[in-house]
Amino acid sequence: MTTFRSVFDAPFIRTEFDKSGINTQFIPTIWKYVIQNPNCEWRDIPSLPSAAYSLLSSKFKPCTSAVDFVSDSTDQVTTKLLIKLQNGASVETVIMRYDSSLGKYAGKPRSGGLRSTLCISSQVGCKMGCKFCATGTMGFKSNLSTGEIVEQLVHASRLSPIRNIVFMGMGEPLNNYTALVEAIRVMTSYPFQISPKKITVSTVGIIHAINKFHDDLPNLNLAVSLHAPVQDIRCQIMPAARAFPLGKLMDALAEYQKKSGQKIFIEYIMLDGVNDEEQHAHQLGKLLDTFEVVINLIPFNPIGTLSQFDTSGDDKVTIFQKILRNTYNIRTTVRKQMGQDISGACGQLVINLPNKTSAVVASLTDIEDLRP
Ligand SMILES: C[S@@+](CC[C@H](N)C(=O)[O-])C[C@H]1O[C@@H](n2cnc3c(N)ncnc32)[C@H](O)[C@@H]1O
Ligand code: SF4
Repeated sequence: MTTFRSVFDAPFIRTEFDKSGINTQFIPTIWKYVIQNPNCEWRDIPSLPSAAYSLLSSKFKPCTSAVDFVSDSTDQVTTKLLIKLQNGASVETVIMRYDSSLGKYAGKPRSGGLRSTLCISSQVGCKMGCKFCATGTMGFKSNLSTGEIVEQLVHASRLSPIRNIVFMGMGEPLNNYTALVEAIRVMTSYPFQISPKKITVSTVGIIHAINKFHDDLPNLNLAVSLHAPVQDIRCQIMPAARAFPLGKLMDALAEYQKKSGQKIFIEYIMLDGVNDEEQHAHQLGKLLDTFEVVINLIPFNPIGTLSQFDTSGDDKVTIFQKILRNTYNIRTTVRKQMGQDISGACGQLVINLPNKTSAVVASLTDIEDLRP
C-alpha cells in the first residue's frame, strides 16, 4: 500500500516542490483550499500547475488522518475528536468553547463570539510515565508528524473557530521537538495565522529542549508541569524527574525567562496527601520567588481504577492558593474542570490501554535514554 504524506508536512512538501522546480508560493494556497474543502481532490484546485498536480497526486493527500468519532460533553462546552492516523493508530484532540460575548466557557447554542481553545496531541502515548496520567499508562507508541499535528487543527476548525491552542493532549510535545516546531510554524503562518501568543506548549520539563525553545519559537507561551516543589515528591509521581532533576530544571527556566522576558505558566496537580499540604505551598512559593510565573492549580481528574491518587478537597486547594497569593504574591488560579463526562479532561486521554504495569515499566527505561 502506498503511504502518502500530509500536504501539511511543511518541510517535506517544500523540498519536493523545490526538487520539481515548482514555486513553493503555491503551498499556502493549497492549504487554504484543503481547509475550506474537506473532501477535495487535487484536480479541483483552480490554477494549479500540472507539475504540482502530478507531484501532489503521487505523493500527497489533503489529509492523511480522518475524524473517526466525535463526542460532545453534556454541557456542549467540550468536544472530543477521535482521530485515526494513516498507520491505524489514533489520537484525541479536544475543543473547548469560550463565548467572548458571555465572558466564559459556554456551549454550542449560545455561540455568539466564539473563540475556542484546541487541546492538541503530539504523540501516540507518552514515554514519561507520570503516575497520575492516563496517557502515561499507555507507554510510548509513536511520534506524530508535522502534518498529523497540523491536521488536528484542520479537523477541529471545521467544527469551531480556533483562537487558542494548548499542547496539553496526548504526549510530551518537547519529546517530539522537530515536528512540533515545524507544526507551530505552519499554524502561525498563512492561512492559519494563529497568534504565537495564543499558543501554549506544556512540558514535563525536557531541559535540553527548553534551552532552545525561545530561539526556535519566540513569543510562544511555555507551561511547565511542575507538580511538586521538591525533587523527592517529583520523582515519586513523575519518573521523568530523574532524568531532568528539579534544580537543573529551575536553572533552565531562569535562563529561558532571562532570554525571553516572558512569564512562565506553572501547572501543579493537586493530589490528596501527596503534594497538597501547607508546607508544600510554602516550598513552592520559595522555589518560584525570583520568577515571574502564573501558577495553575489543577484538580486531579480521576483516571478510573488506574491510579492510586485522590483529588484534593476544595478546602485544601483554597488554602494552597491563599498561601501562594497572600504570602508570596504569586498569581494563582484553579483550573476549571471541563469535559470529564467524555474523558476529555487533562490527563484523561487514552487509547487502547495496555496492561498498566508493563506500560509504565517500559516508559521508565526510555526515560533513562532521554538525558542529553
Ligand atoms: C496530558 S499533559 C500533556 C502535556 C505534557 N506532556 C505535560 O505533561 O505537561 C497536560 C497536562 O495535564 C496534566 N495531567 C495529567 N494527568 C492528569 C490528571 N489525571 N488530572 C489532571 N491533570 C492531569 C499534566 O500534568 C499536564 O500538566
Ligand atoms: S502528564 Fe504529560 S508527560 Fe506525563 S505521562 Fe501524561 S502526557 Fe506524558
